[in-house]
Amino acid sequence: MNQSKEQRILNFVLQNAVRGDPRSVVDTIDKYCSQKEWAMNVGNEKGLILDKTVEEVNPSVALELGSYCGYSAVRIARLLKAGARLLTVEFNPEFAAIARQMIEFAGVQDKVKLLEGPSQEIIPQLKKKYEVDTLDFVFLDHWKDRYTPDTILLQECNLLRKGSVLLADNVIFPGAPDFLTYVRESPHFQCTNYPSHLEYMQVEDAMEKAVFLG
Ligand SMILES: C[C@H](C[C@H]1O[C@@H](n2cnc3c(N)ncnc32)[C@H](O)[C@@H]1O)NC(=O)c1cc(-c2ccc(F)cc2)cc(O)c1O
Ligand SMILES: [Mg+2]
Repeated sequence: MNQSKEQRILNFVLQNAVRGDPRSVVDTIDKYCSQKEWAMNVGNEKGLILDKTVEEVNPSVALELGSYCGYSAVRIARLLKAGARLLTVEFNPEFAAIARQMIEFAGVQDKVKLLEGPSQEIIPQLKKKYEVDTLDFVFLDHWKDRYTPDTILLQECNLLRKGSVLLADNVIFPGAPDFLTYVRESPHFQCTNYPSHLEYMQVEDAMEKAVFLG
């Protein structure tokens, strides 16, 4: 049974990156996906926007929706202060298994907890089962038509506090038009758009930051 693309990406990292070095894992995935096989990691151009936002927020508790191979989980975790943690949600079992190995190889497993399942089921469990009070930072990178319902669900579950920062990938391509309308028209969010490009391509894309105002 031939390997999946995601398994090939992981194998390339295991053979070419430096164990315990998150930066080398991120750079090695980018090398593979720009030279050999395209994959839907956030990539380095949008990754720099992600880095700046994480550094600005300096979250104690962060949530990622859509782990895929673990690229952005490793990218976020490497910037977290001591004691801070990232919860990352992935519902595809094969991708979750790849992401766990990627996180482990990068040496950030003490900061990252991968929760396997659909975001709409996991989000309501965060307070009781995962001991979350409120979220300081949320990276939305899962199905683009889940961004809006999950943003509403986060509010309904009282997981956002004044100043919580949402950062959404792909708001131009593949696009999340309903999410843009929702956060930009809501009096509860202050939005900023960051034009960029689709990972590893010259296609226009953007990230949207939405700060919860309470
Ligand atoms: C959705 C995926 C990312 C992952 O999200 C998990 N997922 C989903 N829904 C849920 C849930 N409800 N709960 C938990 N996990 C969940 C999934 O299994 C994938 O692993 N991301 C994308 O589809 C994506 C696609 C493109 C893209 C760009 C150009 C093209 F021509 C084609 C595709 C670019 C990107 O930058 C993406 O991010
Ligand atoms: Mg994305």
